[in-house]
Amino acid sequence: MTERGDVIYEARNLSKRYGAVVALDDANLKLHAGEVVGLVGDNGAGKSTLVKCLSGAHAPSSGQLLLDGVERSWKSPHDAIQAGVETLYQDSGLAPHLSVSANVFLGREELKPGLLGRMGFLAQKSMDRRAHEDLDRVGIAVPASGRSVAQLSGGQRQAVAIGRAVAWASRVIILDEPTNHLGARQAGEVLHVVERAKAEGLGVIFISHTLPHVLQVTDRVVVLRLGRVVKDAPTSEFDVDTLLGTITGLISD
Ligand SMILES: Nc1ncnc2c1ncn2[C@@H]1O[C@H](COP(=O)(O)OP(=O)(O)OP(=O)(O)O)[C@@H](O)[C@H]1O
Repeated sequence: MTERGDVIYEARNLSKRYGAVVALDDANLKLHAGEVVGLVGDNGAGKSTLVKCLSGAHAPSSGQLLLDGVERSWKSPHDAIQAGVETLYQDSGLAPHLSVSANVFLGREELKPGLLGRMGFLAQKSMDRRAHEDLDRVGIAVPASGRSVAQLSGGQRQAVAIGRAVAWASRVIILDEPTNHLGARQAGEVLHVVERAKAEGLGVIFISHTLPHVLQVTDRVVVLRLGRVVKDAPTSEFDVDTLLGTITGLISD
């Protein structure tokens, strides 16, 4: 059983090359239970590359990933998800024509035991109820889980996507630009969900270009520049200006 403050997920000397491009260069990152780590950097700094390695979408060229101290090598994102590492990408991956609850369970639909054993059918009522409970648990009030996602506002849609990811994550949740394109109130709701995830003891990696959001919700900030981790420090050591200076290199490491 992991205690709050234990290292849950760790990247050791992680590098990723795409042909001649070194997108990630010997990066180290530690994530503790109940901690939110901000991952920031300019365009092309290597954030997405690191996220893809952490989420199982790409295999690192070298280095190690350790979940609960055990070295892991993901064969696919599904592999990482099975181990409790959920990732929410910028395009949230919701199916707009499906209902909220169908989206919460997308790819992991509950099957009712059918007469023919394996030939189950979707347990709709129980899915609706559980979707509602899961979203409620992470602080998201969606009017009706039977409503289709296309009928929700952009902010509500993002809230459902993040709620789904938080509800399913058991160890780690990686949020790539979760407040992008959201208004102030909706962004506030998303940040609130991040706080709920943290309170539940998950480790959260929060990637964003919106520095005030990073400063508001994270405990620690990791700054990437040209594929390298140039700073890893408590959030309390930064304000918007010093963080921006560190990202751009105007403030030396
Ligand atoms: N599939 C790929 N093939 C070749 N080069 C790539 C590939 N993916 C990323 N890169 C390169 O790796 C470097 C890091 O890119 P990455 O997308 O990780 O940066 P980022 O910090 O996420 O940027 P942004 O904030 O713009 O999304 C860049 O130079 C990019 O051009």
